[in-house]
Amino acid sequence: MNQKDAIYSQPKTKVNDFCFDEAVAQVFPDMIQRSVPGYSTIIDNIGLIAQRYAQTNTNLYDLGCSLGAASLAMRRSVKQQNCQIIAVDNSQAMVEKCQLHLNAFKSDIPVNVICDDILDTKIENASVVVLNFTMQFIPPAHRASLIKKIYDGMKPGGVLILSEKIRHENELANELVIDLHHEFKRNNGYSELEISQKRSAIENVMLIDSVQEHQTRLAKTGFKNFVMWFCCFNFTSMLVTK
Ligand SMILES: Nc1ncnc2c1ncn2[C@@H]1O[C@H](C[S@+](CC[C@H]([NH3+])C(=O)[O-])CC(=O)[O-])[C@@H](O)[C@H]1O
Ligand SMILES: O=C(O)C(=O)Cc1ccccc1
Repeated sequence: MNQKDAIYSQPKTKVNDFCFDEAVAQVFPDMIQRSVPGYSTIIDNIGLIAQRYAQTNTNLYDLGCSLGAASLAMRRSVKQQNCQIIAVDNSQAMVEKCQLHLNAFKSDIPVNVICDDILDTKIENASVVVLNFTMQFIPPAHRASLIKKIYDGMKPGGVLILSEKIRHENELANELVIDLHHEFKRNNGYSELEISQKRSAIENVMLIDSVQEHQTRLAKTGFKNFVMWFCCFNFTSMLVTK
């Protein structure tokens, strides 16, 4: 059963850096649903986009898969023959639960769940690559080489779906979207204490870029046809093709 996220509900003398440990993995579906505006819409539409771009005899990657929501959506939607989904996460707790989730449903499309750092994962023969709120946890110095490695491992005509929390370059607009996001969390039952302790926990480990920074990095790598296909407050999902 889905457990309620109460990780930051009690005052902490010291708020440690956020990490994807067993406690987070246990409450993750509730945490992400109540924290990310449009999460379910994004997951459903990752299925729809994958259905359009998947090519027969290729790999579909879900990088930073957590409990495998994007893999499940792709597995439900993709109709092309002989595709394989490769789901990667470096949190042992997430990978174990992801495997259980996937085992609970039947499908013709195999999903290979791997516990690995996506910076070390080989990307090859890919028609669809998903980074659904994962790049924001990758140290900024490694982001360009990760995007290049993905590009090099993709088939022409393939798609990269990149969902990220973003920073607005206009300071007032940035303050507004952060404020609206906090209101969204309050409306979903998080207290002021939970909101502020979580904010402290993520500030050193989740370093976010602006849309312009993402777009420039993707274009420099060679990706084409940048589309921001979803945006709500400071949460967005973009796609590019090779
Ligand atoms: N270097 C890394 N290598 C592998 N995994 C990593 C790395 N860094 C972080 N992760 C993993 O990336 C995931 C980010 S959550 C993704 C949600 C999911 N995509 C979803 O569609 O539900 C987003 C969020 O919680 O905001 C976590 O499971 C980390 O362990
Ligand atoms: O909760 C937040 O404030 C976020 O920015 C989203 C989030 C969701 C799950 C893990 C880390 C951050």
